[in-house]
Amino acid sequence: MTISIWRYSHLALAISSSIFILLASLTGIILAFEPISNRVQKQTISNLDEISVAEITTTLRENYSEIISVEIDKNDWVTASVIDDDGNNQIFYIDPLTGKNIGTPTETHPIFQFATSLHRSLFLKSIGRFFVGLTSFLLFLISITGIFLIFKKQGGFRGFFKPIVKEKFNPYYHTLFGKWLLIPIVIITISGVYLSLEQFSIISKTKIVHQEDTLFAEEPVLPLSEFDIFNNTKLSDVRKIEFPFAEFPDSYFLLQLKDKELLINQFNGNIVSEVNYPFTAIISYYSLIFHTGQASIIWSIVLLFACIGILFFMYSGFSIALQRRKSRIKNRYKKDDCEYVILIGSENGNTFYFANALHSELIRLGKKSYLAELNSYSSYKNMQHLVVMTATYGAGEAPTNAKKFKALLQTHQQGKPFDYSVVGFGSLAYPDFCKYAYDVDELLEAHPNSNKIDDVFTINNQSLESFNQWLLKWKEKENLEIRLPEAILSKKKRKTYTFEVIKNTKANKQSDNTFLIQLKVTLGKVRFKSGDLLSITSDKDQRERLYSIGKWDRNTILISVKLHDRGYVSNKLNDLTVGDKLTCGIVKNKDFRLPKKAKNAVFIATGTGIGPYLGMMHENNKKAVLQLYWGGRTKASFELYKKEVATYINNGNLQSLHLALSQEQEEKVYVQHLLERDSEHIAKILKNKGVIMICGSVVMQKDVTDTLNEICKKHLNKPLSYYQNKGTVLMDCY
Ligand SMILES: Cc1cc2nc3c(=O)[nH]c(=O)nc-3n(C[C@H](O)[C@H](O)[C@H](O)COP(=O)(O)O)c2cc1C
Repeated sequence: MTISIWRYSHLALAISSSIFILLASLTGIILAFEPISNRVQKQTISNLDEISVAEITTTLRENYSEIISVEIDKNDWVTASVIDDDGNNQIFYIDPLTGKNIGTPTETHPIFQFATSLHRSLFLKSIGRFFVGLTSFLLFLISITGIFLIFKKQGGFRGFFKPIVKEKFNPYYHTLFGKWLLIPIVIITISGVYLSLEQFSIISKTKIVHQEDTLFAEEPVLPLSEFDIFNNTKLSDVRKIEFPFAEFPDSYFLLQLKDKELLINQFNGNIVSEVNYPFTAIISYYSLIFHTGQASIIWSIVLLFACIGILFFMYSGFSIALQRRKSRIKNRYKKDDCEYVILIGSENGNTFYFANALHSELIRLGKKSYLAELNSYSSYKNMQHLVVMTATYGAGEAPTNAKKFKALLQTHQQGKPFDYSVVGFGSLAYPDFCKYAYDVDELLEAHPNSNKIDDVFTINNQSLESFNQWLLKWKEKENLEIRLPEAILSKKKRKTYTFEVIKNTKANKQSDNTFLIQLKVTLGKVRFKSGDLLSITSDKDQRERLYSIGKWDRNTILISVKLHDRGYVSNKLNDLTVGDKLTCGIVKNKDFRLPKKAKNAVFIATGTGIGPYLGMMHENNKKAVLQLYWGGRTKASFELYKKEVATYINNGNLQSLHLALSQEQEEKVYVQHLLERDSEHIAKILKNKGVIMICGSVVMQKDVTDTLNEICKKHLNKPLSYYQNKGTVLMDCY
């Protein structure tokens, strides 16, 4: 699989530095607690912004006979070093307002000492320090390559600020947390590198040299409280005050501030010398503060999250890479010997899974099949059937391993005519659903030797069910006894329960060949909610069919089924009578449940998509405001649900019903037209944290999401994906 330079560098850097990053993050997590715990056990009882140097020096002079220095550390704790009456040097924390001794500095807790040594040098002295500095630099590079990957994924620089569409757990949170933690991680790494360079004297620690005045003024003698510089300087700006060691005119106060250092005449408070710290000293100071989280409890918490985040990035990053590795291609036959050629366009490897399934199934049937990426398109001497399976990325663009396909198609000729079909893998959350698959289809259509055997078949969110539907269509056209490979089927074995039929309305009583079945679990306990799926596996082809559940009560399920002429399972269900038994599984579908807190919800469905909503309306005891938009062909199509829905309207479980009956008037009306009509109302619901749920056919889903996207952009200035990510637009389409 082609790996872009950014991805390759991102992964290579991560692998090469993983152990060190792991150690640095683990110890970083421990060390983040040091400033937090320091801040919690407060040693400063006064606000340093409100106390001047004049006040503290005067107070100390009143309380102690000899003072050496006062230091304010990064936790804002004030320590005084004094000589007591017995001539002993004492160091203790003071309350800067009263000068009173409020505690003795204690040793750092051993766990922090241990973590600090491991974090700084891995207990390996200089060598360790070198590796730690290098790791910090590598982590910085990983973050930078990560930024480019996000740009690439989100379709450019501006995309960085756009919401990320929810995909699988690892890629989604890797990107999301990457965005959030990018700045803290860059700060940690740059400051870490700086501190290391300083350690190795690559950046020198600058010494401050004062140009002292040679004329020492001893007059007039002013009290400390009248020194201008002392009065104008607050303790919050001070790092250290050194008191003069003797009452000589060439002995000064040394005042170290955050940005400069001053020598102050001890008699009159005149500034004898003032030196701004060089830039490197300021950077050094802030590097330490930013790297260690001292000085701010909020920043220490951010650092803590950044370290935990790094651990998560390691886990999720490596699992994404492993997932991609699974997409390696193994071919048994040479490309020119194969009659079947499967070409793949994939960014994250999921499409490989499906392509491999088809490839192995063809091989099992004794066919010569060749698997390749679109970017390795070439001439295939014996190709008779071409299948292109491709995802779409960016704004409807080709995935990385398919970018060269267009050019290659012009370069490599196929000697013999060939049939082709294109399967598009995409997500309806994107406005350009499967666009690249359509582009490939167009390119192939223009090919002189090609023969298109079917329209592009699109698969939303890697739906196995849809893939199977395509497989069934394709195998008929190709006249092959193909079936879903064992590898896919065995993955799906699930726990089953026995249900008893307690009601079946039968399809022949309804114009659209749809029917409702109520099933009650007979043995054991099974938990389910409206919106979950009932799984029925056909004893004929071992394929699983899924039906959206409407929950009737703790043990009873309602499903709405469309009878397909040649549908084995739907016919079997239609034939069931009250008392018959059926074995089914339950598939939790947490992404399609009415949130408990929802006060407002709009249900959108066509045909049997109403199934889960019947349960949700039935259970609406808290009387949330529910509105149903349903699409069908005629009035008769709604007959099956009419009585039930009327009950909900009467008892207040449903507030309004909007029917789009396409064939009841000259001009076709579909659900999306009703949504367009009520666009302001729909936007208001979304704005007020209401929920929109869509259930039914994929075709309807596409039209409805297009319309909702327009509504969101027009009335809320946000794309629909924003609400999908917030979990207020939920879909379950098939
Ligand atoms: C950043 C990003 C952009 C995407 N853009 C589109 C798109 O424009 N149109 C679309 O139909 N699907 C889009 N998708 C969905 C993917 O095409 C879909 O998830 C596909 O199954 C992924 O296959 P792969 O893992 O083989 O790359 C996008 C997914 C991501 C993560």
